Amino acid sequence: MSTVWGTTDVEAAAARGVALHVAPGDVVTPLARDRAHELGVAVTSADALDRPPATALPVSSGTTDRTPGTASSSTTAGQRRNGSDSPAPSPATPLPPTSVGSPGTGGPVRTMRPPSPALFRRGAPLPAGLDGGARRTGRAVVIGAGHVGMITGMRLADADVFDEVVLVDIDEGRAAGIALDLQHTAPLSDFATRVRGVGTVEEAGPAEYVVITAGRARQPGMTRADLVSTNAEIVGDLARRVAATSPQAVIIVVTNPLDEMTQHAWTSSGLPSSRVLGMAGVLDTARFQALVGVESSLRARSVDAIALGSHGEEMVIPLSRASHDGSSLAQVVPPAQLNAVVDRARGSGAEVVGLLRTGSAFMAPGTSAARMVLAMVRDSDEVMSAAVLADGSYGIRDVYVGLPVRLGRGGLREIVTIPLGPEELAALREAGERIRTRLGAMAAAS
Ligand SMILES: NC(=O)c1ccc[n+]([C@@H]2O[C@H](COP(=O)([O-])OP(=O)(O)OC[C@H]3O[C@@H](n4cnc5c(N)ncnc54)[C@H](O)[C@@H]3O)[C@@H](O)[C@H]2O)c1
Ligand SMILES: O=C(O)C[C@H](O)C(=O)O
Repeated sequence: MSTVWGTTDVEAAAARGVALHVAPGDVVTPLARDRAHELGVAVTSADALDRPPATALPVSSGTTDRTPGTASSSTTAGQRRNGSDSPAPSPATPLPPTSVGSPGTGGPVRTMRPPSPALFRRGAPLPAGLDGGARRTGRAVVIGAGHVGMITGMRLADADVFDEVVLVDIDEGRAAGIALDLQHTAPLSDFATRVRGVGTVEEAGPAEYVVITAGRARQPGMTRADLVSTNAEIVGDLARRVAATSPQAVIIVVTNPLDEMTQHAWTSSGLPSSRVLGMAGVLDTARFQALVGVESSLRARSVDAIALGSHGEEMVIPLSRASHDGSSLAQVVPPAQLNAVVDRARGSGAEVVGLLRTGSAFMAPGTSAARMVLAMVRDSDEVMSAAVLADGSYGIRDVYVGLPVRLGRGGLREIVTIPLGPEELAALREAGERIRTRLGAMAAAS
């Protein structure tokens, strides 16, 4: 006969400082699992697969391989790579305990704790002064505590959704200093996330989301492509180490040249393509929206648009899809002005580099990278642009390129097919081909 294990069993195990051993076929209630995670009680079973739920990311099933011409409105992301199943990922490693009382990370039982989500769901009264609504879980790691990494880390900490945000930089002092400085903003921004700064991926520990911003930024007179050899070495090494440390993680690449570095991180990591994504489209879309706002009386956020293709010359902003308040944007903003805004958005990275005179943009890029992570951790259903491995949708296959996607907790949920005009579609396909060519040159040079 199977046993049902509840929260009182978990709390008793916590009080005794032991794991909860369950037999095969036993039932551990969802509330008990939550409570086990909060109290750091390991739930062990004969097959050793029972673990606290919050560190086990669901990974979408399906395949990235699709036959052109069979497109429906969306396709499911998957774990298959180059036509064959990638090795089954090992179960997520629970986060090691952190310092006292960090909720959900296995600290000792204390009398004053943030309210348990399990108890909260059961309607238990909340201690006065404690934050009853937030549910923080897991760890996000940002590699590269430079300009972009710093802003990404700040946005992730501010969101107050992770137990811990860890900054990693080869310059360990920089990572530690920025982490401490950021932690000091906790009362100002009202977050309970712990922030840590370390020198290596391994010291950061297993994470659900890893943002790679490490690498060189361009200077005036350089193209993003000029960064390729230096950054490929850095990104390849980091991607391999991330996969070893966090086999369940979703990697979000920011380092330039973006499309090539994302594909490189995918091949180097060996992770399923659904868990290696590139950030550029969110930024390029935001730039277009912001610049339309500057050029017109429209509020930037009310402009509905999406930037696809490459993060560079082959950026495609389909004006046939751009709208405001249900009307085509071309009816609200004169087409010549709109075309000028598209060109300016495409060149915005270089425009900022020229103004800064040292380094490149970081406010909007860091915010955009965090936006992708937050869309995943919150399981938001919004459609956004990300560099993903094309699966035949839009007639593009087996190359990373900016496409409309839905993201979920486990990474890419689906590539969304939106109707494009013939020229827009051709430009998107051309972007895919140009990126493929550059990847070929990169492989030949290595
Ligand atoms: N995808 C995009 O839209 C986008 C936007 C902005 C910047 N970027 C790119 O992001 C990258 C970072 O830009 P930035 O402005 O933050 O540069 P930055 O120089 O301010 O920061 C880079 C950081 O990476 C660290 N680093 C280098 N090698 C490392 C390693 N092996 N391990 C850990 N840390 C390492 C450096 O010490 C530095 O602190 C650049 O390649 C830039 O071109 C991309
Ligand atoms: O332009 C750069 O070099 C950095 C980044 O890609 C950007 O678009 O700001």
